[in-house]
Amino acid sequence: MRSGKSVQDDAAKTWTLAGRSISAIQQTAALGIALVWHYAGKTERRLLSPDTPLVVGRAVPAALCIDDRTLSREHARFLLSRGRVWVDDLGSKNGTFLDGRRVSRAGIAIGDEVVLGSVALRVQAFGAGGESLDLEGEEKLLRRVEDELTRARHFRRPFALLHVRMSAAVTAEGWINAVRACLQPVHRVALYGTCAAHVLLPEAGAEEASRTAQAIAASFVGSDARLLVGLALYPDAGSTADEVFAAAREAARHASPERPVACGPAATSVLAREEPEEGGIIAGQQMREVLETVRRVGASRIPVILHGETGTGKEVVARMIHEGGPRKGRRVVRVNCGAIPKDLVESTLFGHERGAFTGALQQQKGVFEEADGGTVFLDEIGELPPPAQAALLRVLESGSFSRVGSSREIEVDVRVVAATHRDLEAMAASGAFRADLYYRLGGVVIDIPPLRARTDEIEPLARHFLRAASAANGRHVEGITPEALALLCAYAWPGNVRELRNVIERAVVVTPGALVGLEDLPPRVRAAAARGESERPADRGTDAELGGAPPDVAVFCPTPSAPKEAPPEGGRVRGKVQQYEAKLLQDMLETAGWNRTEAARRLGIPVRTLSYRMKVLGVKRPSSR
Ligand SMILES: Nc1ncnc2c1ncn2[C@@H]1O[C@H](COP(=O)(O)OP(=O)(O)OP(=O)(O)O)[C@@H](O)[C@H]1O
Repeated sequence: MRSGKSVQDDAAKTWTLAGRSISAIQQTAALGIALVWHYAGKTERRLLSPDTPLVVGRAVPAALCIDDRTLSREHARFLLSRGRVWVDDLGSKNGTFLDGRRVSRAGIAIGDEVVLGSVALRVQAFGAGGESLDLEGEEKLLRRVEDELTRARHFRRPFALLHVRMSAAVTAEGWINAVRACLQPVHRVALYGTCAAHVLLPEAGAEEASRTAQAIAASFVGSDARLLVGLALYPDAGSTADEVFAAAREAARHASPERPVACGPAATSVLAREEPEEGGIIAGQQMREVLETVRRVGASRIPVILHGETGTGKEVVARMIHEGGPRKGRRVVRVNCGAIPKDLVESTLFGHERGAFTGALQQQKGVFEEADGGTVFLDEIGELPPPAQAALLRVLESGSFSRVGSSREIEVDVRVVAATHRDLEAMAASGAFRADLYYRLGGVVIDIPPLRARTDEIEPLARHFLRAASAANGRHVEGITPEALALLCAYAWPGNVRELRNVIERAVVVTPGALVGLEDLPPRVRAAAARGESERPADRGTDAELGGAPPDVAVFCPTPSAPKEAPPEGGRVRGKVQQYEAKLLQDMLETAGWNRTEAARRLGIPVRTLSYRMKVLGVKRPSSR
């Protein structure tokens, strides 16, 4: 619990996010921010004073001298300012490195390490009593979550991720200390901006994670601000780090002072009922074609398979199909076929009677019964175990099923939409998935391209996420600088739209200004773009700051609306993007000796999509022209 002091005591020290012109880290938790380094067998530290530069070098006049030959006399300057630690290389001989990249100026997060010559200095946070708060850099926590996922998958063990945030855009000193006090050394914490944090609980199951989350929520209670906690549990929360982070953040959004702990999605969840859902953005040519198909299939009952990489928007499209048809207003029940323990798949889908198996303490309806009159969204269908595949086929053929432990036939009227990132067709051909089920489910197969193949959508999607995150966090972030936007467009987005959303939401929380700049993007995005892992799209001009007039964007709302006509500028930009895409396909095909299967593999898209785009864009093998 927060000790002694009242919120009034702290009134002079509270600060608002909207007007944060002062040192955010310093205000956050009476934190001491220090440089910590290990040299000649000793670990030392030096506190950074806000807005007071500290020059590190080998000898005076550097204020902090480390007698190492790889350091220049005055090697680098550190400054704690506007809620960040900044490092400037002072023209050193051996360089200043962040994440293995030589930098002349960079912002450093708490927990991050900077290397001067061959001396590593870590930025660390210390509590009022001088104790290390053991905070990690966000990237390091991300890597830990990835490691946890691998371990959890391999050994079938649980883990949890918490997203902790302040309920109001006001914070007071002490909350990070309060959170740390609820945790054990094995738990890892990264500050996410200055009014939110992520907490990784390795090996924690539902009960332990919920206990810890409740303790955190109760650890800091002010009159108008308190801690809210979103809890994401593996495997329900998803199978990639991006999904787990998004689930925890989404859960935190649903927490409130009255209900300060909220859980992320369960393996099954109701996506839509009467209330309208947040619309999806359809802005690019390729997604307009997807939207056309969605409109065509929406009115019918034909089963649909959505195929695309993780985070491309399959669930968003599933909802569009549901909302675009006569079942609109009824339930969409989603089930993540990959997140249900094998022995429970059938009871999850079809329900069970009391006593049907150990632990079946009461009768329970399954997903198909819950969705009667609406849509069942079978996510990760490729992970469905063979016995459940057989049972699902029976339902699709007969329209009826029976609960586990009962022989009574139940009839339901549901539409089935399935999604997968796997090549189901190939799985069916090799026998890894029932071919008869594949053909039953795939009345129509819709390919959702990865974000890197629809770069024309990056800007409008980023704009959309920026607006939503600004509103949700009580921030007034108005746009993105052209440099940061160029970087977003150059990045390859392995986690697709979900990753873009995570990156923008993070940037909105951490930026001290009104525009998201380069420094507000995670190091991995900056580093990948700097390494040139993806080419930039055509020149986007200088008026590309988000917050201006939207380009060619259609917002799919529950009430279908026709896409807006492209304004002339939108057309020009689209033309450039198509040129860029055509060149990308041509280059990749050249590299692959015009072997389409190989080129598609390298691009990360199905061969069918590659062939289609080649046709649309007029990409042909030179000799056949
Ligand atoms: N067109 C879009 N407009 C707005 N938001 C989108 C769009 N596409 C995806 N998103 C957002 O990106 C995130 C991932 O989308 P979604 O869950 O639909 O992807 P998915 O392909 O189903 O992922 P997975 O395969 O991992 O389940 C969600 O937060 C979603 O709201």
